[in-house]
Amino acid sequence: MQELLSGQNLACERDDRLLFSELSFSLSCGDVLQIAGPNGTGKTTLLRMLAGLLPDYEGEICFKGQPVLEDPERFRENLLYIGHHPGIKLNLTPEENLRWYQALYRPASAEQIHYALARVKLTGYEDVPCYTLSAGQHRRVALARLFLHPAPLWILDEPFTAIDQGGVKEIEQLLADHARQGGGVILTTHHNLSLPAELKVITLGQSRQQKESFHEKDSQLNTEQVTEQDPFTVDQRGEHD
Ligand SMILES: Nc1ncnc2c1ncn2[C@@H]1O[C@H](COP(=O)(O)OP(=O)(O)OP(=O)(O)O)[C@@H](O)[C@H]1O
Repeated sequence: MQELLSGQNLACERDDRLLFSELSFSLSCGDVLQIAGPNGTGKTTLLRMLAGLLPDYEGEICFKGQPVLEDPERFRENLLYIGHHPGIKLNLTPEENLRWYQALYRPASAEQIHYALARVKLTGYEDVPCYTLSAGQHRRVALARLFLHPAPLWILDEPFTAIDQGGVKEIEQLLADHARQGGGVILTTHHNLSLPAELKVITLGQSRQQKESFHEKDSQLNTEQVTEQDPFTVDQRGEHD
């Protein structure tokens, strides 16, 4: 399978605290990669780094073999990033939010937007202000972009937050379908993923011993091609074992 995204010897410090270092991985078409680990270990930071939103890091990130810094425009065209917060404007309706998002990337027709909102179960809510919607519905507005942006690479930070059980199952299926069709997904979640596709995992903030026992417990996980050389545990003071 063709390689979509790779990271080589990635390292990141925040406020003089080392979050991770010597982190390397390879994501191929068809892969789903979960970034796991306890709160504060750098999962969101890593995703933002991979999405090109955090320029201050060490190492190299390549998209289809080309360093993303050489052609950031090409990389952005191939990426759909949905962050930790829904990132919607509360005074706008779901339809207006999506029209605004799409105008930045790939303008969508009203029909396409209504289809996307229907897929996330927001039919009937297209034209109400988002401040009248629930937290889970806010997240659904953000996730509707998955049906509008045909990017091969999806980077999703906590996509299941506030989503009900049925919705979680549907999104899991959507991720698996995207991978089966040749896309790639990198996500963080504290949710216990149940995917028909194989899952790769990078665990941040765990000692080697902890990390190995985690993977033994989840023996279905395929960690091939994922290496966090010299893994360590970060504590609140930023020291490591
Ligand atoms: N803008 C920032 N400036 C300084 N430090 C930051 C900044 N953003 C995050 N950090 C620090 O980096 C560390 C990692 O944060 P990050 O949000 O990546 O963790 P996380 O693993 O995603 O956590 P969680 O599971 O709670 O979402 C935290 O200690 C946080 O305080």
